[in-house]
Amino acid sequence: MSIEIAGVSRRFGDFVALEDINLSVPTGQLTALLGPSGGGKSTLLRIIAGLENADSGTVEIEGTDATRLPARKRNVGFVFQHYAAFKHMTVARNVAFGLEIRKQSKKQVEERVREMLRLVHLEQFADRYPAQLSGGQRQRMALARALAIEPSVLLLDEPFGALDAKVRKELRDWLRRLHDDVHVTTVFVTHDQEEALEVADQIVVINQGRIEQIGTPDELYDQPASDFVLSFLGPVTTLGGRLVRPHDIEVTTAPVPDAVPGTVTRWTRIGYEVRLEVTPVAGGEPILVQLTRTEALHRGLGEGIGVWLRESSPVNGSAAPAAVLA
Ligand SMILES: Nc1ncnc2c1ncn2[C@@H]1O[C@H](COP(=O)(O)OP(=O)(O)OP(=O)(O)O)[C@@H](O)[C@H]1O
Repeated sequence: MSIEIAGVSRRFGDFVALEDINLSVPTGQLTALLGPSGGGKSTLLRIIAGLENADSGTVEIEGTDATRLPARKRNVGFVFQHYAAFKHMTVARNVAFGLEIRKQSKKQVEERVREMLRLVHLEQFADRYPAQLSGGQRQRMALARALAIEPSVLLLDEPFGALDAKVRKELRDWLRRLHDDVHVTTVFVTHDQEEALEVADQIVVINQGRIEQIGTPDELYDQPASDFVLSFLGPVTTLGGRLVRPHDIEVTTAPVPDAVPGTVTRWTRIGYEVRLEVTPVAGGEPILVQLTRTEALHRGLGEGIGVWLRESSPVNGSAAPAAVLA
């Protein structure tokens, strides 16, 4: 394990930001700290980096007790949401900064900078100034600078948080590919479940200063440990008193055993997807259902149509068995 966190707690006055956190971060993997705002993700990352102290507990990095080591002695690379570049220095000099203060030869520094800029696809921008880069390019420069010192761990705090959705998505794919190339143990903070599910090897769900669940994206999605994890990983709705995912609901237009009868009261199409609101015959909150447009048309669904809903069995996934299709 690259990072071992044991019994870490942190208070700010009376407020408990982290309580008894125990976590192992595997070497060479990409681990996401995922959770709602204020849950304690950044505080935990800052404690790993040495930018914040824990009130109790220990942090081990690469087998060394780092609990009392200052940040500069931990050999970690750090990238924040709003990266503070040196505005008066070129991109190349920004990347070189951490190497120069480590007293490497000029030639070594130049070679390493070139290698890093190649890695983040910014070779042609070496002589520009940060203000002449786009937001996404600036974050890539920040990553190059963090990686230049060959850190044992790379810590990223919402590194793409300030960028627009399209650039975020591009950088997310790019980060995954970069990680597959360099395999540096990486911990990144995000409140975006899609980002975590898409990029991470391991996800740690943090809420109100505690770990709710640790697992692979598949484990979390398929076996959420709590209603909180289930609802944090995507939309949910209540069917027959249980929380379920709207796309795990089977819709039929003829009665089936154990199904909840209702009427389609709203139909919204978003691209290939159709979202239905079904008001139960027995009353209560509308139930949300997601299905593909093809499925919805095939079943003749539309506003005002009577339907029966039940949770699709995990074996069948969201596909209803042919026998119950109307
Ligand atoms: N220096 C501080 N002094 C007082 N309270 C703090 C301090 N730093 C963090 N907190 C509080 O601790 C809690 C956890 O903050 P933290 O930044 O770790 O959350 P987060 O999960 O990273 O949230 P976000 O996604 O909004 O950044 C918050 O309620 C925050 O207000």
